[in-house]
Amino acid sequence: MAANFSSIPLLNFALISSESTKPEFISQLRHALINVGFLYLQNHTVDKQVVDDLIAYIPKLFELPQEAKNKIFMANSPHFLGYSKLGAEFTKGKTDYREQFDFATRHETQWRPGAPEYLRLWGPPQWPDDALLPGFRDTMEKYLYQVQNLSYQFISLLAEAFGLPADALNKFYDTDELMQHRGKVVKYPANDGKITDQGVGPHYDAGFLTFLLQASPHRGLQVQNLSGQWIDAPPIPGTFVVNIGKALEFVTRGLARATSHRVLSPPVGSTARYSIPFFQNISLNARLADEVLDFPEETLKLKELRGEAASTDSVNFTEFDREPSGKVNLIGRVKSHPDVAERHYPDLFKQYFPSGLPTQVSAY
Ligand SMILES: O=C(O)CCC(=O)C(=O)O
Ligand SMILES: [Fe+2]
Repeated sequence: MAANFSSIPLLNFALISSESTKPEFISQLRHALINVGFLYLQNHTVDKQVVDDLIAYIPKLFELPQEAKNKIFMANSPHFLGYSKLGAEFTKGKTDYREQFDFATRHETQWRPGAPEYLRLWGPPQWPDDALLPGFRDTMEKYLYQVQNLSYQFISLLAEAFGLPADALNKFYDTDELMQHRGKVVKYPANDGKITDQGVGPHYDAGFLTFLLQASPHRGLQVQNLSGQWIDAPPIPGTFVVNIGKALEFVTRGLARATSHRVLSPPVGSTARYSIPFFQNISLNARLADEVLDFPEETLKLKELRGEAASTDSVNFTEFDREPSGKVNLIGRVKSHPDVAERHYPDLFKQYFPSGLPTQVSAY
């Protein structure tokens, strides 16, 4: 295996601000995209104050009275946004032991009767009552828009790293008001010694890029390398963990690696682990199979040098070869949140769960 990895590369975003150091960043980025699929990003552009403010809100968000959480249950929302109680989600047939709130940037649903159902995937988030958590929504939105901007800047660097024009990937995004990006706040309680230690099971992310903020000092995130071993990705203060999703892997014909990852619950007796992943979406209508990117020969050679990854423990998002991105994402959400699907997407629910609401399902 020519290019296996045993740790996650750390990239210094400050290198891009000078023409003399930018090529070094691009070259490290190329290595991370092709050989690892994960990287740490330090000296990024998101305000430290906004990050610190957001982190300070997290315990208070989870300490909200249960009735305030129930008011914004994800099952209320055709957009799969809102609160999911502990154990509501499944990956690879096992319950994920985490509690979470899915939020997103502002968006008005584009779906109208007769239009493809997957356009309903995006729409207004559900926020907790501002009187109960003053300023939280404002801070979370500030955070989401700052990470969104960073993620767009990153996309053009990524194009450069592949030897493409900086705007080569812009065609996968609509104008801002037609896009929506999702960020969720996640709590992984400690293993109680009786239940699973699966915080979240092995999976790929769906889109182009994920920007993960590890919001407490706990270990637990692991990444599967080319030979199938699980490598720790411990929190590094001041960084994001950036990883490639299945859509970018597909559209780059496997040059950029979507890397399987999972989270183990904190050990018995520990406090809870917190994280905030930001999922950068691409246009719901983009049909990736129709898009051909013209990579230079020298970039393609790097993929050959890498070789193929061993088969991984993740199987999700295999439909990019035929379906528009929105449909692929909707199928993923239906499998992970059958209770939401049963209420808002009855036909798809019947297709994926012909015998009704499962107690255990195979998701992702
Ligand atoms: O919480 C984490 O560290 C990772 C979460 C994750 O991979 C996901 O939700 O897709
Ligand atoms: Fe993930």
